[in-house]
Amino acid sequence: MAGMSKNDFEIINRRMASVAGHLIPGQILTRNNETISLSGCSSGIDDTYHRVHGEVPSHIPEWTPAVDDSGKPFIDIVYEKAVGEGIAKITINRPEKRNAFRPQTVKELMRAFNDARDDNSIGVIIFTGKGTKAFCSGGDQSLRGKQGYADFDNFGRLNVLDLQVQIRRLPKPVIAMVAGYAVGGGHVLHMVCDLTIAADNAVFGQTGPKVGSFDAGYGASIMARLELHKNFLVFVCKFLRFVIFKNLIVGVSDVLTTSFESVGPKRAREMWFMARFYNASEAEKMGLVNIVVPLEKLEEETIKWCREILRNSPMAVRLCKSAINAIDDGHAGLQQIGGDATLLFYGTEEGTEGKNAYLQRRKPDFSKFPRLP
Ligand SMILES: CC(C)(COP(=O)(O)OP(=O)(O)OC[C@H]1O[C@@H](n2cnc3c(N)ncnc32)[C@H](O)[C@@H]1OP(=O)(O)O)[C@@H](O)C(=O)NCCC(=O)NCCSC(=O)CCC(=O)c1ccccc1C(=O)O
Repeated sequence: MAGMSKNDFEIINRRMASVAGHLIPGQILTRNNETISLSGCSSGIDDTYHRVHGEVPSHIPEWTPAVDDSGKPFIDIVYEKAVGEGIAKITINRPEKRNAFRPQTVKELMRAFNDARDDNSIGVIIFTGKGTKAFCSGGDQSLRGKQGYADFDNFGRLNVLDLQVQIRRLPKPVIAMVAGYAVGGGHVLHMVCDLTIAADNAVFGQTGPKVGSFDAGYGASIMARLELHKNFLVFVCKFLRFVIFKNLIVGVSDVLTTSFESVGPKRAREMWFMARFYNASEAEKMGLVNIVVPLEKLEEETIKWCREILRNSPMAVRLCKSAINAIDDGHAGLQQIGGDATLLFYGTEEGTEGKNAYLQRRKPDFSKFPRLP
């Protein structure tokens, strides 16, 4: 561009790479079979934030078994917390059944998620399946009766729906860590999690129509709306770089090869009507998962994501979760984000003045609080 020196170009290039780096911080990613290594966004980035915070630690956490206050043992799941870190891990432990869930499994999962929600020291929850063959293969078909799934009780139930709602509304991030099959009701479970980190051996799909079942709730609606908006921002950065540098070859190919990851209604219909399976890279292209990593790196990468989230403001992260869900969740979404607003307000002097005035049987003095524009 006229009037700009080579140095100016380098500065702009560095700044744009840095902006892109903040969109996908500190990572060299495999996305859609291409390695995205935005200069300046690798973990060696030398900006103030990285100088202050340093690298995200990658050591293996020390896991300790966790219990809830019912005192009952867990049979179908393993519930653990990382010592000294805000991470809980909940694992379906029926590998011989490809981690299919029965009512007992769902009840235990709900107890563990409830405990992790109530534990102030926990900031992120990993949800996974035992072994490398399956995250979860859905409802245990051998226990399916006319009213749903029945194990020790005589009556059937469809209680996984309650678990889905619990994960969706849980005010902390839940990360699905998927190795092997995530199919049927197991596929729905990974979709309702906030993030999905997939191993390269992961397989995704709905099987319902093959076995006379379907999930017309979250299983249909959330799938149709899944997309990774983040890629759009990377696209904008690449496009700007093209506009500024007039690098036609790189610019045009960048623009053409940047995909907008989205399942959308058409793909959702395909997944449900055909009940096909998709490998990890296909799932990534569709925006079903956040990242695909080699199987042997799955837990390491997931822990890194947890630690990166845990560096950030818990309240900000909480509000981001409820804000992102709000529009799709209707009244329930508004209730969640509205509740967060009340929670924050209770911590203010203004909120406290109202309560104190009531308890002290006096008029509240709200005059000292600004009526902000
Ligand atoms: C997952 C597979 C593709 C894995 O294949 P493979 O590696 O070859 O292993 P297999 O030899 O098939 O399986 C090993 C072993 O596990 C048993 N098993 C696997 N999955 C299940 C299952 N879902 N239920 C019961 N048992 C299972 C299998 O029988 C073998 O046992 P052996 O004793 O060794 O023979 C493959 O296993 C597979 O396709 N599995 C079935 C996937 C499936 O169709 N799942 C059910 C979909 S429907 C569903 O999940 C209901 C969802 C639901 O719960 C729901 C929905 C909507 C409203 C409410 C509800 C609700 O609350 O219930």
